[in-house]
Amino acid sequence: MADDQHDIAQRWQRVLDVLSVDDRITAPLHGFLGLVVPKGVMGGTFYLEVPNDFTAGQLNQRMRAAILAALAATESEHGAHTFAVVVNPEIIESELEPAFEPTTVPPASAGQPTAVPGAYTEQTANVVPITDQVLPARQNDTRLNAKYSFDSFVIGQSNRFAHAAAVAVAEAPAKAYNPLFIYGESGLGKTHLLHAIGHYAISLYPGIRVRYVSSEEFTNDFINSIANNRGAAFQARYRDIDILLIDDIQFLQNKAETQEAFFHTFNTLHDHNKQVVITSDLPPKHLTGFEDRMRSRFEWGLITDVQAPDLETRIAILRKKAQSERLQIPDEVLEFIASKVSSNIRELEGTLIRVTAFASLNRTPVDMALVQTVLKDLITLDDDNVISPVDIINTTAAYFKLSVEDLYGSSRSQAVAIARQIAMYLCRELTNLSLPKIGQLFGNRDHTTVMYANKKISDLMQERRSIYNQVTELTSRIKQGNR
Ligand SMILES: Nc1ncnc2c1ncn2[C@@H]1O[C@H](COP(=O)(O)OP(=O)(O)OP(=O)(O)O)[C@@H](O)[C@H]1O
Repeated sequence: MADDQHDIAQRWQRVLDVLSVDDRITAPLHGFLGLVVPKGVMGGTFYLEVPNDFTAGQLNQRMRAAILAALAATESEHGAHTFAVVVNPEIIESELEPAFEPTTVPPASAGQPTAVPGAYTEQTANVVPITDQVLPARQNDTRLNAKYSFDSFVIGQSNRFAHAAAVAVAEAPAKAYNPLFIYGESGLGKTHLLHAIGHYAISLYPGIRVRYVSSEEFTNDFINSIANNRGAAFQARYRDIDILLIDDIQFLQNKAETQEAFFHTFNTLHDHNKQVVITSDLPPKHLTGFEDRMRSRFEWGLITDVQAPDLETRIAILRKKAQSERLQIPDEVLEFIASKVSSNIRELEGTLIRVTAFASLNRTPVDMALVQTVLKDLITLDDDNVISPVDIINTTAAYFKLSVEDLYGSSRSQAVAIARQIAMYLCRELTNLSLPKIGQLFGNRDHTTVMYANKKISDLMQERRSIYNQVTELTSRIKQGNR
């Protein structure tokens, strides 16, 4: 099966190579091709998975002739002569990363920073040759989000040390600090740093095995492995790696058996000189519900925190975000937003999305008058006024005249699905809950479903006035109810 997947990836790559020199495929169309995950060939049909209907439409309509021609050119008479597109909104982003090249592992010294000459020599020797068997699993298993890189991370007083430690760990895994423990309140960039370590390490040491996991996923994975008698596969997944990035460790509080599994994983990795990076909302010594031996291990390496960013850093974060989304926003507007939303970067980004959505719906430039109108509706709460997901779900259900069960349930009717996605979006923006936790709340859905809902609603807010209005109206009702 693994061989098949590798073979399929290579066959699809040959099709892409032909398409890359086809004049009919313009730059935006190449963008859509980048969203395709090739799944397999059956009965002469190449099955392709894409994340949404729009991309499916682009493939089926605008690119059909070119793709068929490319298939004819690359797949001989026994291969695929046609293709079928399947929409799967839950494609995870790491699946969409460029195909991993099995032959690109360079000599240990090539392309490495001089600060860490040959740091990965023996380890890379251990992981190569990269066999076909491990390749597809590896490619999907890093679970890294392309958005969260060091390039997109703004350094300020509040996170300078954590950033420097993260870079050092990526440059010299298991040599600088092991474990690296990063703590801080919600929405201050811990997850971003974890992913950035993964990306940077992979760019420095092609072939290095990185795995990002939230503690909730680790727990679920552990429980499933027991239920399905697949303990060996679980161990392999978490121990045959070079860097383990584990997010929100506080979630393991009071889960004795999962902690035990993590304890062994940690020891194995540490003993074999593999890097572990951990994030948490509290420093090790304040983490209750953990055994002392666990807490003391967290203190073996380096402990660093991330704090709430100061005004300058908040402005810089907004500026970077605006640049990466190619938005033209005057400095005074960025400064105004940064002065109004101070504690949480996720909420800061959410506010920018709303401002640009409002401008794009009204086809007006973003200026001070506009930003004041938009922010008027966004009452900011004191730190003591914490919004609970129950408030969000109840208010959303009432607003759409649905029952709470509808939002938790599995109905796929358009109206219920959108209401559910809006509720997920608001849970993400207005609470401290992680993606897996929100997924759990909504009838045990996967965290990728929440990620998808989040992206879909932020996109729809720019395109459909009704959605923008609903999200704005709901936010103010939820916040009013909390005052
Ligand atoms: N310094 C920064 N520069 C640019 N973007 C940032 C920075 N810090 C945080 N962000 C952005 O803010 C959002 C929230 O950050 P992130 O998810 O990493 O927070 P977190 O500390 O892991 O929160 P939680 O504990 O809730 O998981 C992300 O979109 C992230 O990209």
